[in-house]
Amino acid sequence: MPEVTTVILNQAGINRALTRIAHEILEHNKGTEDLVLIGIRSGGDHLAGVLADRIAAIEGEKPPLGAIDITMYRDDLDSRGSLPLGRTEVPFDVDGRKIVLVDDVLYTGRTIRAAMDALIDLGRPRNIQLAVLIDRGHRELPIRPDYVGRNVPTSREEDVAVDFDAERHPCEVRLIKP
Ligand SMILES: O=P(O)(O)OC[C@H]1O[C@H](OP(=O)(O)OP(=O)(O)O)[C@H](O)[C@@H]1O
Ligand SMILES: O=c1cc[nH]c(=O)[nH]1
Repeated sequence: MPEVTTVILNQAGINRALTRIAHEILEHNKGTEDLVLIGIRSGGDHLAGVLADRIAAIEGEKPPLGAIDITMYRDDLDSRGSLPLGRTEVPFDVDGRKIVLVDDVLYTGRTIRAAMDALIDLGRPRNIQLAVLIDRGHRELPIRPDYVGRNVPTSREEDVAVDFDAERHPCEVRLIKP
């Protein structure tokens, strides 16, 4: 049977969700003081950039932006063999900062666990919050997002793909049924 792909969020829907999340982040943190955004490669880093621009448009101040690669912190390195390494770029001190960790899809939560370990190795943030465009459920760790674009109930057999355009803006979210 060929797989079936359904568009579950188009560009307009993604934009509305990201604008709402930007407002929620500002409301929860009472502005941008000590706020930083860190995206998880790959996908979360592009989303963090869009969110930072959205926050700047609303508040007049752009929070510092970083990106982390979680490869060396994965719990399945032994079984995965060699994996391509991405770059971690956090060009500021994380001590005492309010970090919004950003990713495109939240599934088992294992990527977020790895990202938190990577962050803690950089310093002692005041807190770590989590923003995701899609929460597809099936958590295997006690991790929950603070900001969610869309909750998408899925089966484990399905896949969720977030597509980005040439400017690295998210343009479509697809549910793929096998
Ligand atoms: O909650 P989890 O079960 O860890 O799954 C979520 C992660 O899976 C996807 O990344 P993927 O591993 O496909 O890497 P990519 O972002 O580089 O494509 C997605 O972008 C999240 O980062
Ligand atoms: O550490 C990790 C990260 C993502 N997926 C896993 O299975 N483990």
